[in-house]
Amino acid sequence: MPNPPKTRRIAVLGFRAVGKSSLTVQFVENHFTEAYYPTIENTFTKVLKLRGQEYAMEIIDTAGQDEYSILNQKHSIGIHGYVLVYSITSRTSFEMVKIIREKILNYTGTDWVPTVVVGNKADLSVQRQVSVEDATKLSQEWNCSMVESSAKTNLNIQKIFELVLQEIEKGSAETGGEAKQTNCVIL
Ligand SMILES: Nc1nc2c(ncn2[C@@H]2O[C@H](COP(=O)(O)OP(=O)(O)OP(=O)(O)O)[C@@H](O)[C@H]2O)c(=O)[nH]1
Repeated sequence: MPNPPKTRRIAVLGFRAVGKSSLTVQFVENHFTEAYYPTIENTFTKVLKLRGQEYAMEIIDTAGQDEYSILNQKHSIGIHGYVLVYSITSRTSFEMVKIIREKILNYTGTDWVPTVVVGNKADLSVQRQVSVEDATKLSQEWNCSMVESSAKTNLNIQKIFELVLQEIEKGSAETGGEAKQTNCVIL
């Protein structure tokens, strides 16, 4: 008998216009659009099979964050894993990933959450402002995964979501069983 699907809630966070919606839509619906429509919030679902296990993924595509945005509690309570997106063409968006992670850790009162750092717009390498080395260093510091992607060319898009599921499993292995839910809020 196959295992029943595991439900996993994933939040996609990052600065404005880094491609959060584009990579989510490419993953779920397999298309890309050049047009830019700022997101308020959208939830997508997709079932992904990884190493014989089915995962029912609920993906929350959030509004672009800046340093003044307040982390919505919907983006930390009941979330199993985080996709933190920057654009390789924007140093500002890379710095924003650090601020967002800090907010998540403050909010959840933990020192680690399952995370994938994503350098999107890898097709625009002539405009690169963030090196692979800098992003790799950051992900090693955070003990999390990192990948460069392009929603436009569909480079590593499925990989992002496989990695976040693996990070969640890593977290649940540490806690010995079910995925660690980041629902412990210190007031
Ligand atoms: N060249 C290139 N353009 C991209 C890529 N991903 C997204 N874009 C473009 O970047 C712009 C912003 O993309 P969105 O997916 O709306 O970005 P977002 O992060 O969801 O934006 P907010 O909703 O404002 O936070 C759009 O014009 C996209 O077509 C990519 O991988 N390569």
